[in-house]
Amino acid sequence: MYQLVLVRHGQSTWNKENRFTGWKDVPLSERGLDEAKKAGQMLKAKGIEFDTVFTSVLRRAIITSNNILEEMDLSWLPVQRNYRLNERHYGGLQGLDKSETAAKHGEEQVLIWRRSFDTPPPAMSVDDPEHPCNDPRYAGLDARALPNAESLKCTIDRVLPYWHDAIAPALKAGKKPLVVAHGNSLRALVKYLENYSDEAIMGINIPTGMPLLYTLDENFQVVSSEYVGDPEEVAKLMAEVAAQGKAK
Ligand SMILES: O=C(O)[C@@H](CO)OP(=O)(O)O
Repeated sequence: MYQLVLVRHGQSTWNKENRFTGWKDVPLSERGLDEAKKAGQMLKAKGIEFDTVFTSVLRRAIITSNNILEEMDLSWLPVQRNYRLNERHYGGLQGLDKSETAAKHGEEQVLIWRRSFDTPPPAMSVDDPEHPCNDPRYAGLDARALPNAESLKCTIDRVLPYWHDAIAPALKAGKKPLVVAHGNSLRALVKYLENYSDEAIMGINIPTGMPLLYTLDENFQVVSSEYVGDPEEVAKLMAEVAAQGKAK
């Protein structure tokens, strides 16, 4: 049996402001920092152990993992950061207010952009200073691999090679990994692990700062999955994420 823990970063400043975030490298809000610390405390209280860590290259995931590890006296663990765990790239929507976008384009359109399986949001221009090709952290990558916008399907295509090349081999080698990533990069992994249909994954919202504990069998089939945390709080945070696309 394998133990796998997935954590979405704590609330970011743009989550708080209800803005589409994607690859924009925003910090945690005060609440988000608190959520990260609580996640570490909950994992420690439950006796969960880690010996390796995977995060994205975005600070909201990095700072969340640092705080979880700090609370667990595990700051010394090796951490691998990879852009493949980044949030889904939100293209031309990045920075826009989700409720204002719903008021302008309709809640149904925003739901399609946020949760459909294969409809990408409008693309970001390569001339945009915010485009990843202008960001030094992606300088080592083939520019053609850098997205202008991603659907969940595109995100799965980006995330899964990292699962197969790094996370699954770590599990097979007997490691207990902590994976700290993002709402949609984790939905990509959860869809794969749980074998959710393209329709079923539309209804899945991952709460901030709530560890999701999987037990997998030797073929990586899910034996059990549970959020470590108060179920009422988990449900409240999931509903909060779902409601972000409503017009006010
Ligand atoms: O804005 C984003 O990048 C994501 C996660 O915060 O939002 P959503 O839940 O709307 O896909």
